[in-house]
Amino acid sequence: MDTLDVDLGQRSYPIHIGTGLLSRPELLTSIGRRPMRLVTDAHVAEHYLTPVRELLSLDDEQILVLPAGETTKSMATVDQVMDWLLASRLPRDGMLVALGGGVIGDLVGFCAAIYQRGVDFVQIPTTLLAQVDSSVGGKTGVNHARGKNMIGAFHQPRLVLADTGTLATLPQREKLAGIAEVIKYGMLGDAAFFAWLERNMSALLALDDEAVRYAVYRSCEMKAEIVALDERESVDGGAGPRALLNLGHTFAHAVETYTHYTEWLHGEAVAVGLCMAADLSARLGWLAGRDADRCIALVASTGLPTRPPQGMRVDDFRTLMSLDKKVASGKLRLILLRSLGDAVVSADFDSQALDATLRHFGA
Ligand SMILES: NC(=O)c1ccc[n+]([C@@H]2O[C@H](COP(=O)([O-])OP(=O)(O)OC[C@H]3O[C@@H](n4cnc5c(N)ncnc54)[C@H](O)[C@@H]3O)[C@@H](O)[C@H]2O)c1
Ligand SMILES: O=C(O)C(=O)C[C@@H](O)[C@H](O)[C@H](O)COP(=O)(O)O
Ligand SMILES: [Zn+2]
Repeated sequence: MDTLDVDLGQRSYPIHIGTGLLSRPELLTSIGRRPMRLVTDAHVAEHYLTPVRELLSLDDEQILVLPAGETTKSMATVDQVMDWLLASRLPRDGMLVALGGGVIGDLVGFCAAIYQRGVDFVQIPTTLLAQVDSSVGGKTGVNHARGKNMIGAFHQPRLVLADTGTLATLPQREKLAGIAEVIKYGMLGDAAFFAWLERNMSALLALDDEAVRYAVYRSCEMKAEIVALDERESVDGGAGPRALLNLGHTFAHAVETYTHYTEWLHGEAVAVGLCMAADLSARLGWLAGRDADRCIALVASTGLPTRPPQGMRVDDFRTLMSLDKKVASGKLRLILLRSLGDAVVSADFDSQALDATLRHFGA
């Protein structure tokens, strides 16, 4: 097992990564014995509720199983969870546990942030995407019909337990969705990791133990470092280190909102967003054309999409991108690449180049 720390002073917490962690109760001793409630989804419950119920010594009344899928990440579900927590009288010194992918992690984290003005929570991520990204860093929240992740709060977990053995049951499409965020880390901050991904993608796709462990570890290491520098994406007025984790996401969120959070997985939309960000960076003359090609080729080599949904028009992108949370003083800010492994937040790009990218990818 590997352990990384997210260094946030009093709010610091460990990320445990390895196989067989769901049967190691000693990893949870730091959170103490206290009233607990666990929230998961129906797919995850089928595979992992039994071991986790045993791990945490939970009764049925302490467990809520929600429908799986992105539409569960909504204010309607928050209301349902609040009602359940109040009815079951979880006290303020209690603890919520999120068992599942990013949908459950973001939703439960947000519920923990607002229930009685904040209770502790633990992340037990079971998708690749959640293990490399969403379970770490404390961005929690839900979607709104008008925009992705538009309602939320920063609320750090007390502990992350990433059992990479759970990935064995992950459907192929979900595995690929997680790989998109892994590619993001290489593109934004580590050219050597990007090259490692080029060499080891088939091992990663085959869920080779060593490859998965390294990909999860390196992704969490990069995210933990960035979060420690800029916990609330507030450094430099939102143009600091944490914004870099949004590489490709302005395009991705437009795709997800356009498709009403039903057809496209977050990771699939991120894959397209990464390709669009690479294309734009090359059009601006910042990223070498051959490196933009490498980014798009790596995404394509996995089977992830490299183009937006059919019928999504340039104007759909423009309208939805203008709602992005990184817009400041009415100006769109994008994460772009100066070179492979070197991302920058910029509002200072030629808008004609963005138009050309949108025309190249849009309908
Ligand atoms: N907070 C953050 O920093 C952050 C970062 C990245 C993404 N996100 C959010 O994460 C969400 C996407 O998360 P996701 O990709 O994990 O999707 P998800 O939570 O919907 O999980 C994907 C699917 O896999 C199933 N599943 C989960 N674990 C499984 C397992 N081990 N075996 C079999 N099936 C399993 C789930 O039931 C679901 O059907 C999006 O809402 C995105 O916005 C948040
Ligand atoms: O942790 C972050 O910071 C990220 O931006 C990680 C992203 O992968 C993730 O999709 C996040 O939820 C996006 O946040 P948002 O602030 O753009 O809604
Ligand atoms: Zn993301």
